[in-house]
Amino acid sequence: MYYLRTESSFDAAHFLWKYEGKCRNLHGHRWRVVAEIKSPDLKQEEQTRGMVVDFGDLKNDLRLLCDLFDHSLIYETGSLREETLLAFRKEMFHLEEVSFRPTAENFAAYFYTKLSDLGYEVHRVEVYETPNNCATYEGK
Ligand SMILES: Nc1nc2c(c(=O)[nH]1)N=C([C@H](O)[C@H](O)COP(=O)(O)OP(=O)(O)OP(=O)(O)O)CN2
Ligand SMILES: [Zn+2]
Repeated sequence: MYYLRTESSFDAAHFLWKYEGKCRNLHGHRWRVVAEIKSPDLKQEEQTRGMVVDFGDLKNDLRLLCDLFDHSLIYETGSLREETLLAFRKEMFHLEEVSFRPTAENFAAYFYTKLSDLGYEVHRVEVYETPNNCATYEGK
């Protein structure tokens, strides 16, 4: 089995809704997303011969997925009042609503699914919320 690994990152604000502790407050992270894909074979076509996929393609796809969240405020559906959202929108802030609690675990599963949807055979995705705290998702 061959494995390829690449990474990307984004800076964003979030908070954990209904969390008791400092993380209930709006705060920021530089989220680091490390993706690993796998394949038993290598490509035979001229351009990509000897590769699982071109690192350039994998890197660009992961970057585009991360760019969606870059310099945004990530919030879970239902976690902010309409008037708060309205005020943020009036300020033209970049808001990104997610249907899950924005934890490192959920983001690891999110990027795993997004890369799988693009056709990659994903082995695992790691998401670092801080240099020391990392969650991994490897699929079911
Ligand atoms: N299992 C998880 N636990 C926590 C998550 C998470 O995604 N998965 N997230 C948070 C918060 O987002 C928080 O920002 C992380 O805080 P903390 O662990 O305290 O990290 P810091 O390095 O910022 O804390 P220091 O006080 O500087 O050590 C909470 N838990
Ligand atoms: Zn946090």
